[in-house]
Amino acid sequence: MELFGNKITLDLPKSDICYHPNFIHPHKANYYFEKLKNEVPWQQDDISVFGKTYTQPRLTALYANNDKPYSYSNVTMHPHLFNNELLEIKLAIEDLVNTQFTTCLLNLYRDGQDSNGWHADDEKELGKNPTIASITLGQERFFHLRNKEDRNLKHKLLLKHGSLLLMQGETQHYWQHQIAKTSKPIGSRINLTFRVIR
Ligand SMILES: O=C(O)CCC(=O)C(=O)O
Ligand SMILES: [Fe+2]
Repeated sequence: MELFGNKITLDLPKSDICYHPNFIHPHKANYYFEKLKNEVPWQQDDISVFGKTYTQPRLTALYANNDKPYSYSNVTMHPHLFNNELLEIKLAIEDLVNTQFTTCLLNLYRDGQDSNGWHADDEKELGKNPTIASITLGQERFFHLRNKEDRNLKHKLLLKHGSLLLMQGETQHYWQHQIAKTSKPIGSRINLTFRVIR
């Protein structure tokens, strides 16, 4: 899939993060964006964090090749079976990384007021050093990283339409990430995070 690819490795301690800005051709990425935006049964769940309940500031959906549920922040999601588009993208990523993904968590950020707060993808179903493959379709947004021990150690990168971000190794032990809100008038973004759920 990566026709005009290049790869950027982030130089951050105790992490293994690389970015492929041109992973999916823009025309193909437009097609995936429209198809998924219109056909995925997007849901908006209530989550609880430190005993307080909030409505999630984005829409989500879970897809998988099995029926194992995935739980985080007191939400349990039950997967739909992978559709053709997600299977195609999954195979393209698997050409690049030596991982067979079981599951994809989809996020739809409708505008700049939708967001995803600081967290690490460290649920125990993901195993010890999870490989997380994250695709961006539509509106580009900044992806912020901060070190768990030294919060002044930060980095941000703009995730482009059709890009792939890979987080591997011990990244989730030492780093958190977020998609922050912005007051700019911006369009919608779909994020696909492929994972292995055991
Ligand atoms: O939207 C993104 O790029 C990040 C999504 C994310 O961190 C997650 O779903 O765990
Ligand atoms: Fe995450």
